Amino acid sequence: MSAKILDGKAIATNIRQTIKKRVQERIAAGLRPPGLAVILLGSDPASRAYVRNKRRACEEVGFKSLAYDLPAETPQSQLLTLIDQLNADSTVDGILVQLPLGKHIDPERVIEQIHPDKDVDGFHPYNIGRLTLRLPLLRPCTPHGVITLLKTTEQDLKSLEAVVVGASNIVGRPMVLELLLAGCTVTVCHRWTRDLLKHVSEADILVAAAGKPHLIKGEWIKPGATVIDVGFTRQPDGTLSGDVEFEAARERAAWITPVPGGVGPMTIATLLENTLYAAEQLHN
Ligand SMILES: Nc1nc2c(c(=O)[nH]1)N[C@@H](CN(C=O)c1ccc(C(=O)N[C@@H](CCC(=O)O)C(=O)O)cc1)CN2
Repeated sequence: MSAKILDGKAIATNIRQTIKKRVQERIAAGLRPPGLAVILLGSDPASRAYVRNKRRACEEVGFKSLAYDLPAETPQSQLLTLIDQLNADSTVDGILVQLPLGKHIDPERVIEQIHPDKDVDGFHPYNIGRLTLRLPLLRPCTPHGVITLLKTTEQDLKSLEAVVVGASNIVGRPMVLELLLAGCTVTVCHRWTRDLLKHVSEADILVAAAGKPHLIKGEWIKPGATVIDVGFTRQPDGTLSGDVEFEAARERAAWITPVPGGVGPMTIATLLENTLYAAEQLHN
């Protein structure tokens, strides 16, 4: 068997086109465009590239894009003041602080300063709490983007065994909540998990989000599984590696995401969806 490819790039392009049309309709109706403020501290090349892509995506769909590029050593107090100003700005629907931040900044404190209605990353404890209680509003972009990808396979997700590898606040933990909401039986594996192979080999849906290149061996994959690779480690030769041995896994899986071109583009498409949702449902 050779798995079908879950083409995140193509699916994300369709989502972006739909959002662009919706923005045009808003403008024609005399409404303002959704506004997204993206804050970047420092000059880490990967963060700069992600932020550049987010701003480009915003402009392409017709959102108002507000860019704040601050020095790496910006004090936390100054960052919190900027967030307060953006919280009070009625043309701003979404506020995003690119992670990771420098060691002198407490990311949890920064995230909590963002008004939950403008937390388009979906990381605020209020939004995570709502997702936990089956009352989602703004949902973390990568995990929700994965659910959008899974829905395109037209499988009934209910009762499937889902295994999430990695328990980060950005991906693993909210991914567990999303899969639970979708009706899966969910197992989460992390650095203290004793028998990773055992859990992975039982997964109907595997979400690999450990950030460890090729941690998941192709022969571990259950035949017919859906394999979602959230890993993207830049190798010294400039190529990107996922957490899964792609070629070997592809021989066993029914569906698989490539790296790049799988989950990554869905993260940005979902950010746009969240910003439009905030403008239409939370700030009208
Ligand atoms: N505030 C946030 N910070 C971070 C998040 C986040 O969701 N919110 N997630 C990651 C990085 N990230 C978005 O910020 C992100 C990572 C990767 C991609 C992506 O499109 N990847 C491409 C490959 C791109 C490349 O060549 O490097 C792909 O997989 O096809 C988008 C967004 C950490 N920080």
